[in-house]
Amino acid sequence: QEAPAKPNVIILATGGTIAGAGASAANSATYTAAKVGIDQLIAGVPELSQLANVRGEQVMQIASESITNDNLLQLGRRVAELADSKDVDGIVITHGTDTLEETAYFLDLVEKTDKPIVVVGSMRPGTAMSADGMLNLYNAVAVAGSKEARGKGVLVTMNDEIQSGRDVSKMMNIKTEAFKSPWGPLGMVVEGKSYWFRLPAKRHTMDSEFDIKNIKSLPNVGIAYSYGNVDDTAYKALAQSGAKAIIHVGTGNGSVSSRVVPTLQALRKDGVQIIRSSHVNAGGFVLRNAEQPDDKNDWVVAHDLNPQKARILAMVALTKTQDSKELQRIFWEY
Ligand SMILES: NC(=O)C[C@H](N)C(=O)O
Repeated sequence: QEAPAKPNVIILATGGTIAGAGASAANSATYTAAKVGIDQLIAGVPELSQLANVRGEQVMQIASESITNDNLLQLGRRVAELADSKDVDGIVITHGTDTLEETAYFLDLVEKTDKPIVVVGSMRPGTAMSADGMLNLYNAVAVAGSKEARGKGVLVTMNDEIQSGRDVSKMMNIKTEAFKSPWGPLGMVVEGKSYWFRLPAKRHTMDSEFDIKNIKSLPNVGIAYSYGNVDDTAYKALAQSGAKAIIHVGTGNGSVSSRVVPTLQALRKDGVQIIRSSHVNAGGFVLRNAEQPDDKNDWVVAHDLNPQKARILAMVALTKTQDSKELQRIFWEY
């Protein structure tokens, strides 16, 4: 009897700590990210070949705090090309963890495919004791090569969990248990086998109205953070630098200080979209017309999206509409 054909999985490497190297095995937090090439990473996990026919491609080599909108578009276009190929069954993207949640959500919104796309990183460089990258990568390839992962949106495999790229966020920066979703993981990977427990409820990939093939550039969207004694300096500076939308990182329910309200009302009148999100760490939940009269001010709420994810959705949405009501519909649906 012939063994079943192995899936073809492409690993697109972008850098990050999973490709990092430190001076000694004791350096789990002090190291340089984005040092090791994809061929060396693959060679370091020979067990990958038991899961899939694996091929690597170095798309960029950066620490993810330095990723730009152009990098996102470049990666998104390459993912779309590969997803269209009949020789590709699944795609893994190795990525720094700092902005991994942004890239995963971006791809979830703009890739028109039901093939598995799995974004993965690590909290420790490969040179450290108890490095987590090898197992995270093994799990990512296992999920990307599995039929059950199809149609579930862009996924993230960190710390044995399968998370929705839409929901997941880096909540802790020193533990390997760094990535959490306010709504829980979708499943687990154990010894190369995935176990699923729930499905994403929001629109993504095949069901999304956005397509990377129609996006030529991304607009300037800025983020301004609120705190006690805040004033409007950051908001005005962002508008002056040409921001088409400002993500307001409010306290609690995306609240806005009385010292900032008049500026945000004036900026909206000048055409800048104002999107209220929350800086509550473990999951903000901003409701319309609660704390602030959004209908009257013509503002938008980000609902459960954290500020950095709200920036991604706003950029993608603004490539299609400038209408605040449409923008709000999009923020409810994605
Ligand atoms: N753990 C990591 O990957 C952090 C690194 N600064 C990065 O995002 O590239």
